[in-house]
Amino acid sequence: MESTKSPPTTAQLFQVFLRLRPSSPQSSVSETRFLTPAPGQNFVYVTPPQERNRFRAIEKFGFTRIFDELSEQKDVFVETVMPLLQQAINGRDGTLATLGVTGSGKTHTILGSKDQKGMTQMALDVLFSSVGDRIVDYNKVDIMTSDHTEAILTDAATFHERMNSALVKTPIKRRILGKFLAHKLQDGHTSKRSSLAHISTPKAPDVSDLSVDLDSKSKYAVLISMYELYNDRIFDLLDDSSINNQNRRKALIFKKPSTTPAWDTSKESKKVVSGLRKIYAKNFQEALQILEHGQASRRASPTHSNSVSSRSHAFLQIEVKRFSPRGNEKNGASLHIVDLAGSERARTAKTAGERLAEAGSINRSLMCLGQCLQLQTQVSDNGKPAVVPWRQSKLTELLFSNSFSGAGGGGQRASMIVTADAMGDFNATTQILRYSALAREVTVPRAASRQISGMSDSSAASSALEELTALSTTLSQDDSKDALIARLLSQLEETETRWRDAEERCLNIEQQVREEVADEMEERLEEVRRETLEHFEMEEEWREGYVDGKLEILRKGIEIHEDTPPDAAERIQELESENELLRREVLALRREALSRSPSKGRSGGRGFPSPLKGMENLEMY
Ligand SMILES: Nc1ncnc2c1ncn2[C@@H]1O[C@H](COP(=O)(O)OP(=O)(O)OP(=O)(O)O)[C@@H](O)[C@H]1O
Repeated sequence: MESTKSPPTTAQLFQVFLRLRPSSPQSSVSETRFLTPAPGQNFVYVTPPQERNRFRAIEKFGFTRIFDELSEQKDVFVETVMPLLQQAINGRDGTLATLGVTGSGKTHTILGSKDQKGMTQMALDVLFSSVGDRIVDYNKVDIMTSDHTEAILTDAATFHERMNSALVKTPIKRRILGKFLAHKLQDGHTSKRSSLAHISTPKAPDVSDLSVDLDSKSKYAVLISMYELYNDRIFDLLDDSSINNQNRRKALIFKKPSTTPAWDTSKESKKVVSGLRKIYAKNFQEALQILEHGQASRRASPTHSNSVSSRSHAFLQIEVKRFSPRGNEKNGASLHIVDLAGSERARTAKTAGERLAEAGSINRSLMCLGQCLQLQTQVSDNGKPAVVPWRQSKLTELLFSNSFSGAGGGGQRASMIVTADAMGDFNATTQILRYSALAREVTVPRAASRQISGMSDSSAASSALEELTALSTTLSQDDSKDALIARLLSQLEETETRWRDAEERCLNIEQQVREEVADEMEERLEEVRRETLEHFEMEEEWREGYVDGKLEILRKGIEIHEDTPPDAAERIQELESENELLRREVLALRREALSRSPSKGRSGGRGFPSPLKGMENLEMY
């Protein structure tokens, strides 16, 4: 009855949660609901819209957990973020990311709304209320001794002052406002960038009952940094120097740092975004101000699908550092919160020009992410975990490199929240579920089978009726009433059996067709994946060859450059002996020419001037 994909056997990097957003007339694209969570289970059924029923099977997707439309922000936070926050306190990196179709609620989940805090605000709230007065004094500890040699470290007050003085100079330009601020503006909050600091954060949900466990003898420092991946380039969102002109922003590089903190004994150092601004915050309010400044710098534009659509992948890094009572740094780890831009169809989003190019870059990076997610649950032919091609795109490199390289003390653990609208774009949503789900089954539910086999029911019934009419005509002539009833009953029974057999056959055929279609689709998907992988591998090889070639050229250039210049005296001597040789040759030629010439000893005459004229005196030189 079912064609089942193998259950996950590899150690999964991402736990995958599904969050359904409440549908609204604005967000709804489909006429009927196509996503239905199985009550009390971690499965969701995807029923294709009615007109497509004949071609598609009903699919069942499994996740770590499903949050239905009634789930609150706090429910999602407790399940997904709290373990990662505790993990960061204990010295291990973690990542929380959201994935979904545009408008499905990623930013709402991560950053909340005017009434509700998002995962980010709740994480900061719980972190600072847990740390309380055990926060280190910025001026009394040497945070620079750690891996921040490549980062620009500032305290929140200085950062805030700089940002505000940069903002005061230029009146607000709405077109470069970030999504979060734009939401606030829509809600009538503020119209001046300079008043960013006064944006209030919703009190709900109350997370005062939540806390993380800290080491009783330690003190802590919290550093916040924010960057975005826009058109495959990394930009600092807390850079005050380019706040009034986004085109002047300098792209940053993701690389291994030149120094690592003394406490980091792992062989492989973590990759970091080099030259990033890291702001020290001492309390929740300061952290929120930093967050708002960063959000205001983020790329967001209205599209047809979402009035304030994120056009970049945004990364917020909350770095927790532990210090001994004497102020020596003990360890540190980060919680990365990532708001991924949504995949979208150009036709639906009605984008063009720059927006279309952005969408292309977004979709490409999300496709690579999809492949990585799909492969994290698969096992290759030799029984080993499948190779995850995370080097394919900058986004997957940022998300996965520190996990698969084993850097930072055995890699990081992460949670992915897949957001979906049960009445949104059927094709786009199903595609995301296919590659993000931890398990998938293709099923033919009973109800749907019956609905489809309705055709055979009615044709069987009508043929039975025809047969009965013919029988009754014959029987009425020569049989008694009882015999007639008995025969009719047996006839009915027989028809019923035939009808059941037909239904069974129909079901089998239908099941067979569905399985064949599903298998074919799987094969095709696998083929496309393989082709893409091959393509990327070839491209990688070509790039490596190209870089090697370039390096070779550079190396040669350096060699030539490094040749010691010949000694000047040596060179003069060389030239002099060359000169002497030439002079002798010329003299020999001259003598030879003179001896052969009929007008020996004359210089010219009336005809052409002798070619040897003037050579007689060469000996002088
Ligand atoms: N769970 C939810 N409860 C209430 N409203 C929601 C929920 N999810 C999303 N919304 C609303 O839907 C709209 C679009 O959501 P949001 O901006 O979060 O989408 P997105 O997935 O981030 O889109 P994009 O990828 O284009 O940035 C917002 O107005 C948001 O408030």
